[in-house]
Amino acid sequence: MAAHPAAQPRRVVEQHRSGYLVAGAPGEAVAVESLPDWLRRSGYRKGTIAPEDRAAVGDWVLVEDGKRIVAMLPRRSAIKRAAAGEHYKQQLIAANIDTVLVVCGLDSDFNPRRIERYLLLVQGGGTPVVVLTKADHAGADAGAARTALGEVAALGVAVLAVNARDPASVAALHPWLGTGTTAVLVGSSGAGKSTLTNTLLGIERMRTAAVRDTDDRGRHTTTHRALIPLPAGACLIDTPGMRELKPTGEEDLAEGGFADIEALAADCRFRDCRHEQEPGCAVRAAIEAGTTSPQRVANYLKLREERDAATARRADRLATRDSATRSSRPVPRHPDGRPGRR
Ligand SMILES: Nc1nc2c(ncn2[C@@H]2O[C@H](COP(=O)(O)OP(=O)(O)OP(=O)(O)O)[C@@H](O)[C@H]2O)c(=O)[nH]1
Ligand SMILES: [Zn+2]
Repeated sequence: MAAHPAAQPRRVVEQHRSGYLVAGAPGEAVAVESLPDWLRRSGYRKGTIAPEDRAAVGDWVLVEDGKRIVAMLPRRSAIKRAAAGEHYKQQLIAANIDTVLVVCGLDSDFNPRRIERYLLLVQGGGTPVVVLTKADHAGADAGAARTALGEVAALGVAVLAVNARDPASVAALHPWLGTGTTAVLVGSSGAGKSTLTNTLLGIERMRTAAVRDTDDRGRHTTTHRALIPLPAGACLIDTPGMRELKPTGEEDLAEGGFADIEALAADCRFRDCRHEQEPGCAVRAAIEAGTTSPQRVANYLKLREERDAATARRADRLATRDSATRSSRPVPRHPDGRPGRR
């Protein structure tokens, strides 16, 4: 900030191909451009801006003359994913998030394995809270769902059952949506994310909807803002990228909701135990003792494989990039796929 005394801090509320919309206050949205690399002042990551280093929704940036981003401020947290495509590439979906609401319905769509997957992929993006919607549905069994998520809950992740259409019920989320906090919603299609958003927005959203019906298209776009201030005080980020998360290869299974299984695995006789047929496997012993569910372990192994594949893709990409710029320097690949881990 000292390097740009004339610039103002602004928050990115929407990202486009050509630039950004930023806000200095709730409801504000000003179109700004990002400085091309060659125009940036020295010291600002000159010429080395990786896609994941560009500003994303939720980032704080410095804006000069009210129209140009001249710097990005350090972020507290981020949700990333691997982009689809031939080459490994990371995409930053949202930044500076405090709460991740992992939404899943208490209907036939209820799936603890999918919840575990989301918990792993949003890691590093803030405090996760599992929100089970449709608690009002006939046949919804919040107790059974909580039992199914017992291992997740035991790790300290809050699990709430709500009727997403009922403001009184949704108020249970308020402790995670205080003034100054930022939340994101993840969950499969039909889980109730839009319903939850509408209920959290309450009267304000209804007013917007009314405007949208009678007004020109210019105002219409306000309803698509990716970062929305909520009456409860928090900002809610809802971007399409959030709907399809893919491992970046940097996920840590212990940090991402599998600390219990990783702790068990530490007691296996073989350090590289695959928890299949090996003797002295502590994970299988826990399954046999009934203290760990076999489905959860299977999901852990599946996600670990997916993570490792992404790690390998990432290492290949870095090696290619490296040999393109310098003489080839081998990129160390860990047997486990994770640098710094056994
Ligand atoms: N009764 C009841 N219905 C709900 C609840 N939550 C969501 N629904 C209904 O479930 C359907 C899907 O909800 P949406 O909010 O559209 O789901 P979504 O997660 O936004 O889905 P996508 O936009 O496809 O990602 C809608 O018909 C909602 O009215 C709930 O807690 N109770
Ligand atoms: Zn084992």
